[in-house]
Amino acid sequence: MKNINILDTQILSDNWYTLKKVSFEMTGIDGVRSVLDREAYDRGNGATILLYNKESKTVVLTRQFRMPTFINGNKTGYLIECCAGLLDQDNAEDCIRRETEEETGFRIGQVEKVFEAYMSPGSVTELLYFFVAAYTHDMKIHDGGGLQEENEDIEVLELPFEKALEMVISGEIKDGKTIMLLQYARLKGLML
Ligand SMILES: Nc1nc2c(ncn2[C@@H]2O[C@H](COP(=O)(O)OP(=O)(O)O[C@H]3O[C@H](CO)[C@@H](O)[C@H](O)[C@@H]3O)[C@@H](O)[C@H]2O)c(=O)[nH]1
Ligand SMILES: [Mg+2]
Repeated sequence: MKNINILDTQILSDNWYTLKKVSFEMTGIDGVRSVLDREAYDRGNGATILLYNKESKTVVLTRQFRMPTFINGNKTGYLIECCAGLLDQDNAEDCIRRETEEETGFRIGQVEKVFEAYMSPGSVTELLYFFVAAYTHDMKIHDGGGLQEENEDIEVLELPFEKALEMVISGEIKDGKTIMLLQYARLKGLML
């Protein structure tokens, strides 16, 4: 008998993304077999990137309105984040190049995948692919800001790396993926 046996998947909401209720049978750590229901919000997978410049010791981040944070304690609703986007049909590397160009205006060269992570595994299916890439000002081809047709309204920020790390401690940066990439950059000495 398989440990996990999916019995039924119900779509509770299929509006912008999909909320599913999955009924399944599983054997717990104690050896007892039971039937459980769990909800899972499926918005596909995503990719994110830290753009960094060793010479100027700066990083490129974005600032945008995030409604879910506004209804959960974030007074302005704006969040400072690494550039990121959903995968659509393309692979993670193509996705992050496209998103970087749309959101920040930088047409980057080589990107390096550094790790992947489930960001909210109790409720969201998404697997996020993490990248870093060097940037220089001659890679800037437009202002960035995101796609008009998707109502993206993104401000591009270039900050000293040390300042960004301080902003994690002060609470001005509160986005998980961004904190992970800034700490990765520090751990690996990307700016040295
Ligand atoms: N109309 C409408 N638009 C929506 C809705 N939910 C999201 N959108 C819009 O859909 C677009 C998706 O933009 P992307 O750049 O592809 O994705 P993202 O929201 O930046 O996602 C990235 O960050 C997330 C949060 O950290 C990550 O979860 C995700 O993996 C990815 O990295 C955004 O403009 C967003 O406002 C909705 O319910 N209705
Ligand atoms: Mg985005």
